Amino acid sequence: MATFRTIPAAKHIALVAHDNRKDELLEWAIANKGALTMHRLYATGTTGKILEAHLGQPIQKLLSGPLGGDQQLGAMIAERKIDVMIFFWDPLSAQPHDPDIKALLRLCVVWNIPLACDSATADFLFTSPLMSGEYASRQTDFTEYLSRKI
Ligand SMILES: O=C(CO)COP(=O)(O)O
Repeated sequence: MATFRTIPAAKHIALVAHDNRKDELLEWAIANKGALTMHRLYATGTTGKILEAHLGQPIQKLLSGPLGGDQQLGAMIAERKIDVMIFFWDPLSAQPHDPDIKALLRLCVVWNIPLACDSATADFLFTSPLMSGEYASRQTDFTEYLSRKI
């Protein structure tokens, strides 16, 4: 049975991009600069530095992805500290920290976090009326799962 978690209008948004897609994320973020100012932003190290310089909005920067930034974001998702994930991962190049990337994407699904991996999906997310208002997110309830384990 699902439970619901009310996510307030100002959301905690994580922004991450691999090197080959940083320009794409930057372009998207600049186009959505006004909307982003309504939210609290988090990012992996290098992505955060680039975005902060162009958006003029404070961004809480975690470690760089290959040094543990993806895992830090994964932990924040599990602690219900991230509401939305914008992750422009690179589908055409191998990454040294591939297990961390998979783990982060997996946790987004486990915790039912809206996840945009391209600008088209990010546009849909940001033009959704749910984005600018209160949103009752269906939250995964692990009670039954845990009771089956013991
Ligand atoms: O590697 C990343 C995500 O997997 C992104 O890390 P940076 O933002 O530090 O480049």
